[in-house]
Amino acid sequence: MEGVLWKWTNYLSGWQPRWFILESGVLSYYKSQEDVNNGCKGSIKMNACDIKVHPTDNTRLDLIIPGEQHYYVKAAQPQERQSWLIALGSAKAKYSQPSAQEPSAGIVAVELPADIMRTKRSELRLYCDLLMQQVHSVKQSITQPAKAGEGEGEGGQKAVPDVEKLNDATSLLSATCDTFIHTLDDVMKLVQDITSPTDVAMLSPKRVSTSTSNSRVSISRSNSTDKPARNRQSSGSVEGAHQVKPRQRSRASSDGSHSDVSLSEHISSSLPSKEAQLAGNQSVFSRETTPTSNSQSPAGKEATPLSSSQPAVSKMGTVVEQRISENAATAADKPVSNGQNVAPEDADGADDFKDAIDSRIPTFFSVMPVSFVTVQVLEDGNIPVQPFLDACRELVPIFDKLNSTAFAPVKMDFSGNIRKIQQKQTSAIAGGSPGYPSLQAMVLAEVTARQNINSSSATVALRWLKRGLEFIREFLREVCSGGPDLSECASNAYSRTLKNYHGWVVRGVFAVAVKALPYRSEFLRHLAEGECDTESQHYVHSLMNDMEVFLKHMNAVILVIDDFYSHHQLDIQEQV
Ligand SMILES: CCCCCCCCCCCCC/C=C/[C@@H](O)[C@H](CO[C@@H]1O[C@H](CO)[C@@H](O)[C@H](O)[C@H]1O)NC(=O)CCCCCCCCCCCCCCCCC
Repeated sequence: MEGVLWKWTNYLSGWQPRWFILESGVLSYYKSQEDVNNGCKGSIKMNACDIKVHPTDNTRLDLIIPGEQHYYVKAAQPQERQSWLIALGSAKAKYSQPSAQEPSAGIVAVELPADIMRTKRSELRLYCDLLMQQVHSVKQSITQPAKAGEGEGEGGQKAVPDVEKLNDATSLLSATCDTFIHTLDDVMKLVQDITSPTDVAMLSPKRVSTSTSNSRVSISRSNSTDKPARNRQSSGSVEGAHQVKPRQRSRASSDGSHSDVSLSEHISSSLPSKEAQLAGNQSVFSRETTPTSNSQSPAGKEATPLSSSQPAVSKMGTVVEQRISENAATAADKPVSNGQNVAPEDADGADDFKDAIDSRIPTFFSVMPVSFVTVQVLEDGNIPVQPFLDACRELVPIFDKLNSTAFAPVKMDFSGNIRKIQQKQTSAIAGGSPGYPSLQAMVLAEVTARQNINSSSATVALRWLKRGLEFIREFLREVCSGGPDLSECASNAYSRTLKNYHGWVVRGVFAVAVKALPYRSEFLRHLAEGECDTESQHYVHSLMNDMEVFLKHMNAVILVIDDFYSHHQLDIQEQV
């Protein structure tokens, strides 16, 4: 995990922003993110320090190395502090076990129950402090009126609690309870082991399993899937609604040459018949290019017009073509209530949103200036860096539309990975090269230079960005299929994607985010662009159609990256 925290320096400079990176149980901090390559200003081994939450400041946490140094840091939001606490707590737990140490030659570290108990106890102490503070926040949000000065109303009515603050405080409380219960589960298992020891259990290094038991303590929410709308739209007719003309979507490639095709159209239309593909076993990967002084720049590299493209004959192409045609079939067969079918697969992605420009209602998807529809495949079948990053960046405003600080760590992580890849490309260009022609070239350049493993690498950033995009794809598929409860849509999507890479500690962050999700109707309302009746069938079907088109093109891009990572065995099944 990484991000900005304010560190207490001294009484002269006070709190100063620093860039923190938690990696392999060591928390390092730098003057700024740009300064990372100039070396850290300090570092703390998590297994050597205690973590304390500040009794009254819910953004602050203290890292105390007993008998030595105290580090005081603050996050921008309580939710961010929560994410750091969870990440630091799990790193401390993970790297405090002897088995996590590098075993010296031939000697396997054996964890003694006392070691584990000590670690579990410090974790429980941390979560207790956190719980006390969060209960305090809940109490404050109830007793302190929503607006300053709004004490007793006329006639002595009760002050109105701050619902927003209450929601945030309770969602944090529920996640901390979850984490607390998990830790208790671990302690119970340890006690069981100790009271009914078996030779293997006593000696096995991995004695305490991080249980994924469902014994959860959570603050239940009303069962209805529709909260009272916070700001109900007028139920006026669509005709009366003010139609916002969506911005024309840029069709020219970055060098202003003629408009290109989107990835999904290119692959599905340019691949030869199945027989030809089976005959040709040349992989697109064999023609990788890495940035050299004379390699073409992305700007100067003409995307291949559909007609003259060499078919990207590969297993990957077949797989992608197969999946896209399945998508297209599903989408095309699905009649849209206003009698229009989904626009058929066309020569480029523009017509996919054709209706959005003519009669459709503008939505978050149809007004995107760039999106995965405009990610144009290069002649080697790879994905150009900048269009991909621009398309990912277009998703970031959705976090603000979800309107809760519970998504702060998610947004920070998602944006951070975009930034890492962007920084790699910008540095390459600043170094005099035209930049990496594709994501694949950037990753392979790191593999060649053996720089693809550390957490600041583009390889790792793109791996996690892909996983985030996979989550979004699955979530949107759930929404498109009409899932009435967004929490369930998100949980189903999470189970199929990110959950496989998360330990139960990071799953706590997910638990917080899911509880902060709006209701379906509110979420769909957030995806409207301009004034319209977001409860009308016309709007919902316009939105679903745009969402399906967006999904088709996004999926095509994800498949190419996924196949590339699989082909090069770069999709490490780690857990954070
Ligand atoms: C529908 C909304 C539900 C919100 C929940 C989304 C899922 C959140 C899951 C919890 C993530 C917690 C925060 C981050 C965790 C990180 O620890 C983890 C690993 O980070 C990586 O660590 C590497 C070092 O080991 C480092 O090098 C790398 O840079 C770093 O990334 N990160 C992840 O697990 C990735 C999380 C990505 C989450 C993206 C999900 C985006 C959710 C979008 C919200 C709604 C979208 C719907 C509408 C879209 C319309 C276009």
